[in-house]
Amino acid sequence: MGIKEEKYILAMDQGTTSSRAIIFDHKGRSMASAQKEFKQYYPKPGWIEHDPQEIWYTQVSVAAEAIAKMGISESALAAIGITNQRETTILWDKQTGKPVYNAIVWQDRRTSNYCDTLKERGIQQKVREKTGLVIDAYFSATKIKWILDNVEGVRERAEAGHILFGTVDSWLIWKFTNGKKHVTDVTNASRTLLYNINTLEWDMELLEVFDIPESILPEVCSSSEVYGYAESLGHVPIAGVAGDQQAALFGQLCTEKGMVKNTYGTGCFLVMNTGSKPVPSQNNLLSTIAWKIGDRVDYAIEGSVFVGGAVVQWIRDGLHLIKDSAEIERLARTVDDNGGVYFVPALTGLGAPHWDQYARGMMIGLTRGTTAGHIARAALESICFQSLDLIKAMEADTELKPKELRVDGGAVVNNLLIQFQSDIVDFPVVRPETLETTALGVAQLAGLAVGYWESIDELKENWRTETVFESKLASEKQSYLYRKWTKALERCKEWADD
Ligand SMILES: Nc1ncnc2c1ncn2[C@@H]1O[C@H](COP(=O)(O)OP(=O)(O)O)[C@@H](O)[C@H]1O
Ligand SMILES: O=P(O)(O)OC[C@H](O)CO
Repeated sequence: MGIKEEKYILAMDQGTTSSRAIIFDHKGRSMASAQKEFKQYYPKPGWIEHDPQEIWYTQVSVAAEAIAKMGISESALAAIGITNQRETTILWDKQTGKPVYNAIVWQDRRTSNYCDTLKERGIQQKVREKTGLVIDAYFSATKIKWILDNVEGVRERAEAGHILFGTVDSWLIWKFTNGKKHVTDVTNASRTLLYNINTLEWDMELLEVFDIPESILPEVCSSSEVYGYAESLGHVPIAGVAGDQQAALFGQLCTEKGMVKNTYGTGCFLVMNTGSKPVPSQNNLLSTIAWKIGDRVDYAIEGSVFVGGAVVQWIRDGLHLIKDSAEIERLARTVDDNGGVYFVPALTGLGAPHWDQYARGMMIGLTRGTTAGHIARAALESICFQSLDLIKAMEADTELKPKELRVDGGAVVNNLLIQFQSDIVDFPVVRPETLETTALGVAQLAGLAVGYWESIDELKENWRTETVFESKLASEKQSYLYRKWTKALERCKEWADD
Protein backbone atom coordinates (compact mmCIF):
# COMPACT_ATOMS: atom_id res chain seq x y z
CA MET A 1 0.00 0.00 0.00
CA GLY A 2 1.33 3.46 -0.94
CA ILE A 3 1.64 6.29 1.50
CA LYS A 4 -1.51 7.99 0.14
CA GLU A 5 -3.64 4.88 0.67
CA GLU A 6 -2.56 4.73 4.31
CA LYS A 7 -3.42 8.34 4.99
CA TYR A 8 -6.72 10.16 5.27
CA ILE A 9 -8.16 13.66 5.23
CA LEU A 10 -10.32 14.92 8.08
CA ALA A 11 -13.10 17.32 7.07
CA MET A 12 -14.79 19.45 9.69
CA ASP A 13 -18.22 20.69 8.66
CA GLN A 14 -19.33 23.33 11.12
CA GLY A 15 -23.01 23.89 10.20
CA THR A 16 -25.85 26.00 11.54
CA THR A 17 -27.35 23.31 13.73
CA SER A 18 -24.54 20.82 14.21
CA SER A 19 -20.80 20.24 14.04
CA ARG A 20 -19.71 17.26 11.98
CA ALA A 21 -16.45 15.52 11.21
CA ILE A 22 -15.90 13.08 8.35
CA ILE A 23 -12.76 11.17 7.45
CA PHE A 24 -12.17 10.53 3.73
CA ASP A 25 -9.79 8.14 2.06
CA HIS A 26 -7.83 8.68 -1.13
CA LYS A 27 -10.76 7.53 -3.28
CA GLY A 28 -12.99 10.17 -1.66
CA ARG A 29 -14.94 7.58 0.33
CA SER A 30 -16.35 8.52 3.72
CA MET A 31 -14.67 6.17 6.23
CA ALA A 32 -15.99 7.43 9.58
CA SER A 33 -18.04 10.33 10.85
CA ALA A 34 -19.48 11.92 13.95
CA GLN A 35 -21.99 14.70 14.53
CA LYS A 36 -23.18 16.78 17.47
CA GLU A 37 -26.00 19.28 17.60
CA PHE A 38 -25.59 22.43 19.65
CA LYS A 39 -27.88 24.96 21.24
CA GLN A 40 -29.62 27.71 19.30
CA TYR A 41 -30.28 30.89 21.27
CA TYR A 42 -33.26 33.10 20.39
CA PRO A 43 -32.90 36.09 22.76
CA LYS A 44 -35.56 38.16 20.90
CA PRO A 45 -37.82 37.60 17.88
CA GLY A 46 -35.62 37.54 14.78
CA TRP A 47 -32.39 37.17 16.77
CA ILE A 48 -30.37 33.92 16.53
CA GLU A 49 -27.11 33.29 18.36
CA HIS A 50 -24.65 30.46 19.02
CA ASP A 51 -22.12 30.09 21.80
CA PRO A 52 -18.69 30.21 20.06
CA GLN A 53 -17.16 28.06 22.80
CA GLU A 54 -19.80 25.39 22.18
CA ILE A 55 -19.06 25.57 18.44
CA TRP A 56 -15.41 24.92 19.31
CA TYR A 57 -16.03 22.13 21.84
CA THR A 58 -18.50 20.27 19.65
CA GLN A 59 -16.17 20.54 16.65
CA VAL A 60 -13.19 19.21 18.59
CA SER A 61 -15.19 16.40 20.14
CA VAL A 62 -16.69 15.15 16.85
CA ALA A 63 -13.23 15.18 15.29
CA ALA A 64 -11.92 13.02 18.16
CA GLU A 65 -14.96 10.74 17.93
CA ALA A 66 -14.53 10.17 14.18
CA ILE A 67 -10.83 9.40 14.65
CA ALA A 68 -11.63 6.98 17.50
CA LYS A 69 -14.41 5.27 15.51
CA MET A 70 -12.02 4.63 12.69
CA GLY A 71 -9.35 3.38 15.06
CA ILE A 72 -6.54 5.45 13.55
CA SER A 73 -4.11 7.82 15.18
CA GLU A 74 -3.84 11.49 14.29
CA SER A 75 -0.60 10.77 12.48
CA ALA A 76 -2.68 8.96 9.84
CA LEU A 77 -4.21 12.30 8.85
CA ALA A 78 -2.53 14.02 5.91
CA ALA A 79 -4.51 17.24 6.43
CA ILE A 80 -7.60 18.87 7.88
CA GLY A 81 -10.17 20.88 5.94
CA ILE A 82 -12.66 23.27 7.55
CA THR A 83 -15.98 24.21 5.99
CA ASN A 84 -18.55 26.27 7.79
CA GLN A 85 -21.89 28.04 8.06
CA ARG A 86 -21.10 31.31 6.35
CA GLU A 87 -21.57 34.96 7.44
CA THR A 88 -21.99 34.04 11.13
CA THR A 89 -19.97 36.60 13.07
CA ILE A 90 -17.71 36.21 16.11
CA LEU A 91 -15.63 38.87 17.87
CA TRP A 92 -13.15 37.86 20.51
CA ASP A 93 -10.49 39.34 22.76
CA LYS A 94 -6.98 38.83 21.43
CA GLN A 95 -5.44 38.50 24.90
CA THR A 96 -7.94 36.32 26.76
CA GLY A 97 -9.19 34.43 23.69
CA LYS A 98 -12.74 34.88 25.00
CA PRO A 99 -15.60 35.87 22.70
CA VAL A 100 -16.96 39.31 23.64
CA TYR A 101 -20.48 38.28 22.62
CA ASN A 102 -22.26 35.22 21.24
CA ALA A 103 -21.88 34.41 17.55
CA ILE A 104 -24.55 36.32 15.61
CA VAL A 105 -25.90 33.76 13.15
CA TRP A 106 -26.45 34.41 9.44
CA GLN A 107 -30.23 34.11 9.89
CA ASP A 108 -30.31 36.87 12.54
CA ARG A 109 -32.36 39.90 11.42
CA ARG A 110 -31.53 42.41 14.20
CA THR A 111 -29.75 44.79 11.82
CA SER A 112 -32.53 44.92 9.18
CA ASN A 113 -33.56 48.48 10.07
CA TYR A 114 -30.00 49.69 9.91
CA CYS A 115 -29.71 48.07 6.46
CA ASP A 116 -32.83 49.99 5.37
CA THR A 117 -31.22 53.28 6.39
CA LEU A 118 -28.06 52.37 4.48
CA LYS A 119 -30.09 51.60 1.36
CA GLU A 120 -31.65 55.07 1.60
CA ARG A 121 -28.16 56.52 1.25
CA GLY A 122 -28.12 55.22 -2.33
CA ILE A 123 -24.99 53.09 -2.00
CA GLN A 124 -26.59 49.80 -3.09
CA GLN A 125 -25.09 49.81 -6.56
CA LYS A 126 -21.59 50.58 -5.32
CA VAL A 127 -21.81 47.81 -2.69
CA ARG A 128 -23.04 45.36 -5.31
CA GLU A 129 -20.21 46.22 -7.70
CA LYS A 130 -17.56 45.81 -5.04
CA THR A 131 -18.87 42.79 -3.12
CA GLY A 132 -21.33 41.05 -5.47
CA LEU A 133 -23.83 41.15 -2.59
CA VAL A 134 -26.83 43.24 -1.59
CA ILE A 135 -27.09 45.31 1.59
CA ASP A 136 -28.78 42.87 3.95
CA ALA A 137 -28.64 41.75 7.57
CA TYR A 138 -27.69 38.27 6.25
CA PHE A 139 -24.03 39.27 5.75
CA SER A 140 -21.38 39.86 8.45
CA ALA A 141 -20.71 43.62 8.23
CA THR A 142 -23.76 44.92 10.09
CA LYS A 143 -23.46 42.13 12.66
CA ILE A 144 -19.89 43.23 13.42
CA LYS A 145 -21.02 46.83 13.76
CA TRP A 146 -23.82 45.78 16.08
CA ILE A 147 -21.39 44.09 18.48
CA LEU A 148 -18.99 47.04 18.33
CA ASP A 149 -21.82 49.47 19.12
CA ASN A 150 -23.78 47.46 21.65
CA VAL A 151 -21.34 45.51 23.80
CA GLU A 152 -19.83 47.81 26.37
CA GLY A 153 -16.22 48.74 25.83
CA VAL A 154 -15.76 46.63 22.69
CA ARG A 155 -15.46 49.48 20.21
CA GLU A 156 -12.78 51.18 22.31
CA ARG A 157 -10.89 47.91 22.70
CA ALA A 158 -11.22 47.24 18.97
CA GLU A 159 -9.85 50.71 18.12
CA ALA A 160 -6.93 49.93 20.42
CA GLY A 161 -6.22 46.70 18.50
CA HIS A 162 -7.34 44.22 21.18
CA ILE A 163 -10.33 42.67 19.38
CA LEU A 164 -10.44 40.18 16.51
CA PHE A 165 -13.28 39.37 14.13
CA GLY A 166 -13.78 36.12 12.32
CA THR A 167 -16.34 33.98 10.57
CA VAL A 168 -16.55 30.47 12.03
CA ASP A 169 -13.59 29.15 9.98
CA SER A 170 -11.39 31.94 11.34
CA TRP A 171 -12.47 31.28 14.92
CA LEU A 172 -11.79 27.54 14.63
CA ILE A 173 -8.34 28.05 13.06
CA TRP A 174 -7.45 30.57 15.75
CA LYS A 175 -8.49 28.04 18.43
CA PHE A 176 -6.75 25.08 16.76
CA THR A 177 -3.51 27.03 16.35
CA ASN A 178 -3.64 28.35 19.92
CA GLY A 179 -4.02 31.93 18.76
CA LYS A 180 -1.13 31.81 16.30
CA LYS A 181 -3.18 32.35 13.15
CA HIS A 182 -5.90 34.88 12.48
CA VAL A 183 -6.88 34.03 8.92
CA THR A 184 -9.83 33.29 6.69
CA ASP A 185 -10.22 32.25 3.07
CA VAL A 186 -11.57 34.23 0.10
CA THR A 187 -14.94 32.45 0.06
CA ASN A 188 -15.72 33.38 3.65
CA ALA A 189 -14.33 36.91 3.20
CA SER A 190 -16.61 37.32 0.18
CA ARG A 191 -19.67 36.95 2.45
CA THR A 192 -18.84 39.79 4.83
CA LEU A 193 -19.90 42.81 2.68
CA LEU A 194 -16.42 44.19 3.40
CA TYR A 195 -14.37 42.32 0.82
CA ASN A 196 -13.87 43.55 -2.72
CA ILE A 197 -14.25 40.47 -4.92
CA ASN A 198 -12.61 42.22 -7.88
CA THR A 199 -9.43 43.47 -6.20
CA LEU A 200 -9.34 40.64 -3.61
CA GLU A 201 -8.79 43.08 -0.75
CA TRP A 202 -10.67 44.34 2.28
CA ASP A 203 -12.36 47.48 0.99
CA MET A 204 -11.38 50.62 2.91
CA GLU A 205 -14.40 52.58 1.70
CA LEU A 206 -16.80 49.89 2.91
CA LEU A 207 -14.99 49.65 6.25
CA GLU A 208 -15.70 53.36 6.60
CA VAL A 209 -19.35 52.97 5.60
CA PHE A 210 -19.89 50.26 8.21
CA ASP A 211 -17.59 51.99 10.74
CA ILE A 212 -15.38 48.94 11.30
CA PRO A 213 -11.68 49.23 12.23
CA GLU A 214 -9.38 47.38 9.83
CA SER A 215 -7.29 45.99 12.70
CA ILE A 216 -9.97 43.44 13.68
CA LEU A 217 -9.97 41.72 10.27
CA PRO A 218 -8.25 38.40 9.53
CA GLU A 219 -5.67 37.92 6.82
CA VAL A 220 -7.37 36.56 3.69
CA CYS A 221 -5.81 33.42 2.19
CA SER A 222 -6.64 31.08 -0.68
CA SER A 223 -8.98 28.12 -0.11
CA SER A 224 -6.23 25.53 -0.44
CA GLU A 225 -2.96 26.10 1.45
CA VAL A 226 -1.44 25.31 4.84
CA TYR A 227 -2.83 27.97 7.20
CA GLY A 228 -1.38 26.50 10.40
CA TYR A 229 -1.25 23.32 12.47
CA ALA A 230 -3.91 21.87 14.78
CA GLU A 231 -1.95 21.82 18.01
CA SER A 232 -4.53 19.80 19.95
CA LEU A 233 -4.85 17.31 17.10
CA GLY A 234 -1.41 15.90 16.45
CA HIS A 235 -0.13 19.07 14.71
CA VAL A 236 -1.94 18.03 11.54
CA PRO A 237 -1.85 20.82 8.90
CA ILE A 238 -5.08 22.72 8.37
CA ALA A 239 -4.90 23.02 4.61
CA GLY A 240 -8.37 23.70 3.16
CA VAL A 241 -11.04 26.25 4.04
CA ALA A 242 -14.26 27.18 2.25
CA GLY A 243 -17.77 28.32 3.13
CA ASP A 244 -20.13 25.37 3.03
CA GLN A 245 -21.94 26.16 -0.24
CA GLN A 246 -18.68 26.79 -2.08
CA ALA A 247 -17.23 23.59 -0.59
CA ALA A 248 -20.27 21.68 -1.88
CA LEU A 249 -19.73 23.18 -5.37
CA PHE A 250 -16.15 21.90 -5.25
CA GLY A 251 -17.22 18.55 -3.77
CA GLN A 252 -19.57 18.16 -6.72
CA LEU A 253 -16.59 18.86 -8.99
CA CYS A 254 -18.42 21.77 -10.59
CA THR A 255 -15.04 23.12 -11.63
CA GLU A 256 -15.95 24.30 -15.13
CA LYS A 257 -17.84 27.45 -16.08
CA GLY A 258 -21.59 26.76 -16.29
CA MET A 259 -21.60 23.73 -13.96
CA VAL A 260 -24.23 23.98 -11.25
CA LYS A 261 -25.21 22.26 -8.01
CA ASN A 262 -28.22 22.49 -5.76
CA THR A 263 -28.17 21.54 -2.08
CA TYR A 264 -31.58 20.55 -0.71
CA GLY A 265 -31.38 21.02 3.06
CA THR A 266 -33.51 23.20 5.33
CA GLY A 267 -33.29 25.76 2.53
CA CYS A 268 -31.89 25.24 -0.96
CA PHE A 269 -28.63 26.73 -2.18
CA LEU A 270 -28.16 26.79 -5.93
CA VAL A 271 -24.65 27.75 -7.06
CA MET A 272 -23.17 27.98 -10.55
CA ASN A 273 -19.48 28.24 -11.42
CA THR A 274 -19.04 31.34 -13.59
CA GLY A 275 -15.33 30.90 -14.31
CA SER A 276 -12.53 33.37 -13.75
CA LYS A 277 -14.67 36.52 -13.72
CA PRO A 278 -17.48 37.63 -11.40
CA VAL A 279 -20.84 37.94 -13.17
CA PRO A 280 -22.86 40.84 -11.77
CA SER A 281 -26.46 39.73 -11.35
CA GLN A 282 -29.31 41.61 -13.01
CA ASN A 283 -31.81 39.17 -11.53
CA ASN A 284 -31.37 39.49 -7.79
CA LEU A 285 -28.84 36.72 -7.30
CA LEU A 286 -25.50 37.04 -5.50
CA SER A 287 -22.12 37.06 -7.14
CA THR A 288 -19.48 35.47 -4.97
CA ILE A 289 -16.09 33.75 -4.90
CA ALA A 290 -16.20 29.98 -5.50
CA TRP A 291 -12.61 29.30 -4.38
CA LYS A 292 -9.02 30.33 -4.89
CA ILE A 293 -6.46 27.62 -5.61
CA GLY A 294 -2.92 28.88 -6.17
CA ASP A 295 -3.31 32.12 -8.10
CA ARG A 296 -6.52 31.10 -9.84
CA VAL A 297 -9.81 32.49 -8.55
CA ASP A 298 -13.10 30.95 -9.64
CA TYR A 299 -16.30 32.90 -9.20
CA ALA A 300 -19.88 31.74 -8.73
CA ILE A 301 -23.39 33.03 -8.87
CA GLU A 302 -25.70 31.95 -6.08
CA GLY A 303 -29.34 31.97 -5.11
CA SER A 304 -31.01 30.63 -2.01
CA VAL A 305 -34.49 29.44 -1.20
CA PHE A 306 -35.43 30.00 2.45
CA VAL A 307 -37.88 27.11 2.84
CA GLY A 308 -36.79 23.93 1.06
CA GLY A 309 -36.73 20.74 3.16
CA ALA A 310 -38.20 22.89 5.92
CA VAL A 311 -41.59 22.62 4.23
CA VAL A 312 -41.41 18.88 4.95
CA GLN A 313 -40.61 19.64 8.59
CA TRP A 314 -43.65 21.91 8.72
CA ILE A 315 -45.90 19.22 7.25
CA ARG A 316 -44.53 16.86 9.90
CA ASP A 317 -44.45 19.15 12.96
CA GLY A 318 -47.07 21.75 12.08
CA LEU A 319 -49.73 19.74 10.22
CA HIS A 320 -48.84 16.28 11.64
CA LEU A 321 -49.62 14.70 8.26
CA ILE A 322 -46.50 12.54 8.57
CA LYS A 323 -44.38 11.28 11.47
CA ASP A 324 -40.96 11.42 9.85
CA SER A 325 -39.58 13.25 6.82
CA ALA A 326 -39.15 10.10 4.71
CA GLU A 327 -42.90 9.43 4.95
CA ILE A 328 -43.68 12.39 2.71
CA GLU A 329 -42.62 10.44 -0.36
CA ARG A 330 -45.04 7.60 0.40
CA LEU A 331 -47.85 10.09 1.05
CA ALA A 332 -47.11 11.99 -2.18
CA ARG A 333 -47.14 8.72 -4.14
CA THR A 334 -50.76 8.05 -3.09
CA VAL A 335 -51.75 10.46 -5.91
CA ASP A 336 -50.67 10.62 -9.55
CA ASP A 337 -50.15 14.37 -9.70
CA ASN A 338 -50.76 17.55 -7.72
CA GLY A 339 -54.48 17.57 -8.63
CA GLY A 340 -54.20 21.29 -9.38
CA VAL A 341 -52.85 22.14 -5.91
CA TYR A 342 -49.97 24.62 -5.64
CA PHE A 343 -48.26 25.33 -2.34
CA VAL A 344 -46.05 28.40 -2.06
CA PRO A 345 -44.04 27.82 1.13
CA ALA A 346 -43.24 31.48 1.81
CA LEU A 347 -43.37 30.67 5.51
CA THR A 348 -40.61 33.18 6.24
CA GLY A 349 -41.05 35.36 3.18
CA LEU A 350 -39.38 34.63 -0.15
CA GLY A 351 -35.63 34.54 -0.82
CA ALA A 352 -33.87 34.91 -4.16
CA PRO A 353 -34.81 35.97 -6.76
CA HIS A 354 -38.01 37.52 -5.28
CA TRP A 355 -36.68 38.93 -1.99
CA ASP A 356 -40.11 39.58 -0.51
CA GLN A 357 -40.01 39.48 3.27
CA TYR A 358 -43.77 40.19 3.41
CA ALA A 359 -44.82 37.20 1.26
CA ARG A 360 -46.54 34.43 3.22
CA GLY A 361 -47.27 30.78 2.61
CA MET A 362 -50.28 29.79 0.55
CA MET A 363 -52.05 26.72 -0.83
CA ILE A 364 -54.28 27.32 -3.82
CA GLY A 365 -56.36 25.13 -6.10
CA LEU A 366 -57.99 23.18 -3.27
CA THR A 367 -61.23 21.33 -4.10
CA ARG A 368 -63.35 18.76 -2.29
CA GLY A 369 -61.27 16.13 -4.03
CA THR A 370 -58.01 17.40 -2.49
CA THR A 371 -56.28 14.85 -0.24
CA ALA A 372 -53.29 14.89 2.08
CA GLY A 373 -51.44 13.21 -0.80
CA HIS A 374 -52.00 16.24 -3.05
CA ILE A 375 -50.75 18.56 -0.32
CA ALA A 376 -47.64 16.41 0.20
CA ARG A 377 -46.99 16.38 -3.54
CA ALA A 378 -47.54 20.12 -3.88
CA ALA A 379 -45.12 20.69 -0.98
CA LEU A 380 -42.37 18.64 -2.65
CA GLU A 381 -43.06 20.29 -6.00
CA SER A 382 -42.73 23.71 -4.38
CA ILE A 383 -39.10 22.95 -3.50
CA CYS A 384 -38.47 22.22 -7.17
CA PHE A 385 -40.39 25.23 -8.53
CA GLN A 386 -38.45 27.56 -6.23
CA SER A 387 -35.20 26.02 -7.46
CA LEU A 388 -36.41 26.46 -11.04
CA ASP A 389 -36.98 30.19 -10.38
CA LEU A 390 -33.30 30.37 -9.41
CA ILE A 391 -32.14 28.39 -12.45
CA LYS A 392 -34.05 30.72 -14.77
CA ALA A 393 -32.54 33.79 -13.08
CA MET A 394 -29.07 32.23 -13.36
CA GLU A 395 -29.50 31.41 -17.04
CA ALA A 396 -30.59 34.99 -17.68
CA ASP A 397 -27.65 36.43 -15.74
CA THR A 398 -24.95 34.23 -17.23
CA GLU A 399 -26.38 33.33 -20.66
CA LEU A 400 -25.16 29.83 -19.84
CA LYS A 401 -27.30 26.72 -20.16
CA PRO A 402 -26.28 24.02 -17.67
CA LYS A 403 -25.73 20.53 -19.07
CA GLU A 404 -26.91 18.96 -15.84
CA LEU A 405 -27.79 19.77 -12.24
CA ARG A 406 -25.76 18.01 -9.55
CA VAL A 407 -27.71 17.58 -6.32
CA ASP A 408 -26.96 16.91 -2.66
CA GLY A 409 -28.33 17.64 0.84
CA GLY A 410 -30.60 15.76 3.26
CA ALA A 411 -33.72 15.85 1.06
CA VAL A 412 -32.23 14.33 -2.11
CA VAL A 413 -32.83 10.80 -0.83
CA ASN A 414 -36.41 11.54 -1.91
CA ASN A 415 -36.69 10.08 -5.43
CA LEU A 416 -40.03 11.68 -6.16
CA LEU A 417 -38.61 15.10 -5.33
CA ILE A 418 -35.59 14.71 -7.58
CA GLN A 419 -37.61 13.12 -10.38
CA PHE A 420 -39.95 16.12 -10.33
CA GLN A 421 -36.98 18.49 -10.36
CA SER A 422 -35.72 16.79 -13.52
CA ASP A 423 -39.27 16.80 -14.97
CA ILE A 424 -39.42 20.59 -14.93
CA VAL A 425 -35.85 21.53 -15.96
CA ASP A 426 -34.39 21.07 -19.43
CA PHE A 427 -31.44 18.95 -18.39
CA PRO A 428 -30.73 15.80 -16.35
CA VAL A 429 -30.47 15.92 -12.58
CA VAL A 430 -27.57 13.88 -11.25
CA ARG A 431 -27.30 12.44 -7.76
CA PRO A 432 -23.74 11.37 -6.87
CA GLU A 433 -22.74 8.39 -4.73
CA THR A 434 -21.30 10.61 -2.02
CA LEU A 435 -23.92 12.98 -0.73
CA GLU A 436 -21.52 14.48 1.82
CA THR A 437 -20.27 16.85 -0.85
CA THR A 438 -19.67 19.80 1.48
CA ALA A 439 -17.23 17.84 3.62
CA LEU A 440 -15.76 16.09 0.59
CA GLY A 441 -15.21 19.45 -1.13
CA VAL A 442 -13.14 20.88 1.68
CA ALA A 443 -11.30 17.59 2.15
CA GLN A 444 -10.33 17.87 -1.52
CA LEU A 445 -9.17 21.47 -1.11
CA ALA A 446 -7.03 20.39 1.86
CA GLY A 447 -5.71 17.31 0.06
CA LEU A 448 -4.66 19.34 -2.98
CA ALA A 449 -2.67 21.72 -0.75
CA VAL A 450 -0.54 18.94 0.76
CA GLY A 451 -0.10 16.87 -2.41
CA TYR A 452 -2.44 14.10 -1.23
CA TRP A 453 -4.20 14.63 -4.54
CA GLU A 454 -2.23 16.06 -7.46
CA SER A 455 -4.85 17.86 -9.49
CA ILE A 456 -8.52 18.55 -10.08
CA ASP A 457 -8.37 15.96 -12.88
CA GLU A 458 -7.35 13.32 -10.37
CA LEU A 459 -10.29 14.34 -8.15
CA LYS A 460 -12.73 13.83 -11.01
CA GLU A 461 -12.12 10.08 -10.68
CA ASN A 462 -13.52 10.28 -7.15
CA TRP A 463 -16.85 11.78 -8.19
CA ARG A 464 -19.20 8.99 -9.10
CA THR A 465 -22.78 9.17 -10.36
CA GLU A 466 -25.37 7.19 -8.41
CA THR A 467 -28.52 8.05 -10.43
CA VAL A 468 -29.29 10.23 -13.42
CA PHE A 469 -32.88 11.53 -13.41
CA GLU A 470 -34.26 12.50 -16.84
CA SER A 471 -37.42 14.47 -17.53
CA LYS A 472 -40.54 12.40 -18.15
CA LEU A 473 -42.73 15.40 -18.93
CA ALA A 474 -43.59 16.88 -22.31
CA SER A 475 -42.46 20.47 -22.69
CA GLU A 476 -46.06 21.81 -22.95
CA LYS A 477 -46.82 20.20 -19.61
CA GLN A 478 -43.64 21.68 -18.12
CA SER A 479 -44.66 25.15 -19.29
CA TYR A 480 -48.20 24.70 -18.02
CA LEU A 481 -47.05 23.69 -14.53
CA TYR A 482 -44.56 26.55 -14.33
CA ARG A 483 -47.19 29.06 -15.49
CA LYS A 484 -49.52 27.92 -12.72
CA TRP A 485 -46.70 28.07 -10.17
CA THR A 486 -45.84 31.63 -11.21
CA LYS A 487 -49.49 32.63 -10.91
CA ALA A 488 -49.70 31.16 -7.41
CA LEU A 489 -46.45 32.86 -6.43
CA GLU A 490 -47.72 36.29 -7.46
CA ARG A 491 -50.78 35.88 -5.24
CA CYS A 492 -48.81 35.33 -2.05
CA LYS A 493 -46.47 38.30 -2.42
CA GLU A 494 -46.56 41.32 -0.06
CA TRP A 495 -49.21 39.68 2.10
CA ALA A 496 -48.09 40.36 5.69
CA ASP A 497 -48.69 43.78 7.24
CA ASP A 498 -45.93 43.57 9.83
N1 LIG B 1 -37.01 11.86 2.59
C1 LIG B 1 -37.08 13.19 2.64
N2 LIG B 1 -37.88 13.87 1.79
C2 LIG B 1 -37.95 15.22 1.80
N3 LIG B 1 -37.26 15.98 2.65
C3 LIG B 1 -36.45 15.36 3.52
C4 LIG B 1 -36.31 13.95 3.56
N4 LIG B 1 -35.42 13.64 4.54
C5 LIG B 1 -35.01 14.82 5.07
N5 LIG B 1 -35.63 15.86 4.47
C6 LIG B 1 -35.48 17.29 4.77
O1 LIG B 1 -34.11 17.63 4.61
C7 LIG B 1 -33.74 18.63 5.57
C8 LIG B 1 -32.47 18.19 6.27
O2 LIG B 1 -31.41 18.17 5.37
P1 LIG B 1 -29.93 18.60 5.81
O3 LIG B 1 -29.09 18.58 4.58
O4 LIG B 1 -29.53 17.78 6.97
O5 LIG B 1 -30.27 20.09 6.24
P2 LIG B 1 -29.37 21.24 6.94
O6 LIG B 1 -27.93 21.01 6.55
O7 LIG B 1 -29.95 22.50 6.37
O8 LIG B 1 -29.63 21.12 8.42
C9 LIG B 1 -34.90 18.77 6.52
O9 LIG B 1 -35.56 19.99 6.26
C10 LIG B 1 -35.82 17.59 6.20
O10 LIG B 1 -37.18 17.94 6.34
O1 LIG C 1 -25.13 25.50 7.83
P1 LIG C 1 -26.01 25.45 6.62
O2 LIG C 1 -25.84 24.22 5.81
O3 LIG C 1 -27.45 25.73 6.96
O4 LIG C 1 -25.52 26.64 5.61
C1 LIG C 1 -25.60 27.95 5.96
C2 LIG C 1 -25.11 28.85 4.83
O5 LIG C 1 -23.73 28.81 4.68
C3 LIG C 1 -25.57 30.25 5.09
O6 LIG C 1 -25.15 31.13 4.08
